[in-house]
Amino acid sequence: MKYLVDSREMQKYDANTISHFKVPGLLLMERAAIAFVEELHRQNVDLTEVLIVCGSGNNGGDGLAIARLLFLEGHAVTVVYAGNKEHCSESNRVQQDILNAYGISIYMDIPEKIRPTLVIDAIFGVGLSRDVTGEYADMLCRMNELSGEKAAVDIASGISADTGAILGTAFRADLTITFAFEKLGSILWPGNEYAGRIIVCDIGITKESWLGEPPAVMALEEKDFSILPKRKSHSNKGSYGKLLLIAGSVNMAGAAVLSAKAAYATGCGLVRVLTPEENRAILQCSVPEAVLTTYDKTLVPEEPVLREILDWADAIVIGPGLGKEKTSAQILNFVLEYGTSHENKAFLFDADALNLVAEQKNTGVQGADRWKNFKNTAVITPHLGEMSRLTRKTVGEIQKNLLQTAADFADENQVICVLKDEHTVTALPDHKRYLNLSGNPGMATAGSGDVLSGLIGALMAQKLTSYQAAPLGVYLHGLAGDIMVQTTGLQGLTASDLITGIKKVLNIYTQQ
Ligand SMILES: NC(=O)C1=CN([C@@H]2O[C@H](COP(=O)(O)OP(=O)(O)OC[C@H]3O[C@@H](n4cnc5c(N)ncnc54)[C@H](O)[C@@H]3O)[C@@H](O)[C@H]2O)[C@@H](O)CC1
Ligand SMILES: Nc1ncnc2c1ncn2[C@@H]1O[C@H](COP(=O)(O)OP(=O)(O)O)[C@@H](O)[C@H]1O
Ligand SMILES: [K+]
Repeated sequence: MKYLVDSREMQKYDANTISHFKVPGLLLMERAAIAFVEELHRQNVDLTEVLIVCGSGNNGGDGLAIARLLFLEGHAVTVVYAGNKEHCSESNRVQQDILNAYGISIYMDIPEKIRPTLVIDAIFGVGLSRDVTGEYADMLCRMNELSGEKAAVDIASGISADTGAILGTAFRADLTITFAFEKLGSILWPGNEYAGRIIVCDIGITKESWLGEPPAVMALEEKDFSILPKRKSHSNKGSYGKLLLIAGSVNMAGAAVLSAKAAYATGCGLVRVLTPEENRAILQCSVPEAVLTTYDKTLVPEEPVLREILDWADAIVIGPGLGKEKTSAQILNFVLEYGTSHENKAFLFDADALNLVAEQKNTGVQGADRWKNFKNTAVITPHLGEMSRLTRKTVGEIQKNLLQTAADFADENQVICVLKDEHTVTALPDHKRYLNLSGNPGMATAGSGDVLSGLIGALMAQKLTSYQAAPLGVYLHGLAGDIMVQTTGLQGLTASDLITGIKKVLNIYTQQ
């Protein structure tokens, strides 16, 4: 598990290290500067002509210390100060004094004819608190236009460490060398487009500095696959869970096929699909392993039939390609009602199930979101459009506040909210949040969400809790894309490839 921090958390952990553990701030700054310079060497950055622009806070202090270390190594370094030298942090003042003592000039503007091989941005770090305007904005624009590689100290100046938003203007880095923990703003869009490659350096601010208050946002890593269900030699199909997939409508059989295949690829013992009769032939040809229960598209299945198949299942996924017909809505309502009194079943709502709930909620239908009353916390997997319908916020608003939107929805609805995007957020109603770091733009292709719902459903059927299955499923789904893209390329990656990818990833990580 990795932890990602926002500005408040990072500043608190800095302060805890200094005040609680008595580590001098200047020592941390020196470690940051040494780590930064060492990383430049490791990355083979061309240090022939370095320009470094420093602000008046501790990010600028880091920059001044970096300038000194590079100067002492014999590199040509031009130091520029952005801001008022007098109104600076204490450590920044000390670093200015050291530079003065070494006779290193500090300029107040970027020299006209400079052609740097490296531009280092140390104007703002996690202390950026408002929009960048005026001289600072001009300086950042000019830095972006200069020749040479661009490296940011801790985070690209102008990017909000909390949301990744561009506050006015921002430095566009090729490389960000960050300290202690990755900053959320360097990962969330659009901040990630300004960060370049991110390297995290240890400077002695560790988990100890949390003083019992860990960061709210986590990211899974390969070692977190240790909880994946393993195959036992003494077992049968009943040992690996039963998944009911309520999916597909007329002309939308593919969603059910992809979801069912993904569930089998994830190791589910038995998958039953409830779908309109028209999909029988295609499903039986495409996924012969699946058991079918079909219904007349104009008639809801009899209540005892619905009850029986729901009773049969360990986990229920409803929504992929479901359509928004009256029958679909009636089946959904039955499932929502059933869920309120069956705590031993796991539920996932996706795609049209979410659109139907949103429609009903927005037209004032009482109990449209009965998942609030489920004893076993339900999972929902909206993409941005579905989330927009559920929350009545615009896609733009949601994108600006991806983490917060998912977290608020999870809290208010007592569901696990998997808000799908480039970096999918999984927000749990116990205030934990995961930001997914696997996956690639090749996955922006029809059907990849259907694969995800089948995958998570299969993990839940195999008795991972919903709290475990949702973030782990998202991570596995992304890695399936990453493993396949190496051979398909970004354009060629399809949802069907993801199913092969799931098998490959599981083959690697469940053998260890
Ligand atoms: N002692 C510590 O706490 C450590 C801090 N470190 C560095 O210090 C950084 C954080 O330092 P600070 O908390 O001093 O904050 P920053 O150096 O990021 O920026 C704060 C300064 O910028 C000003 N400012 C903020 N937004 C502005 C805007 N839009 N326009 C103009 N001025 C603006 C503030 O008034 C303040 O003077 C980290 O990112 C990291 O690089 C590291 O040296 C490690 C140790
Ligand atoms: N640029 C991207 N980078 C990483 N993952 C992506 C990207 N675009 C989409 N995805 C992933 O692909 C899936 C798309 O889901 P969805 O939009 O529901 O697809 P569909 O409705 O076609 O099945 C989500 O899991 C999402 O996180
Ligand atoms: K910076």
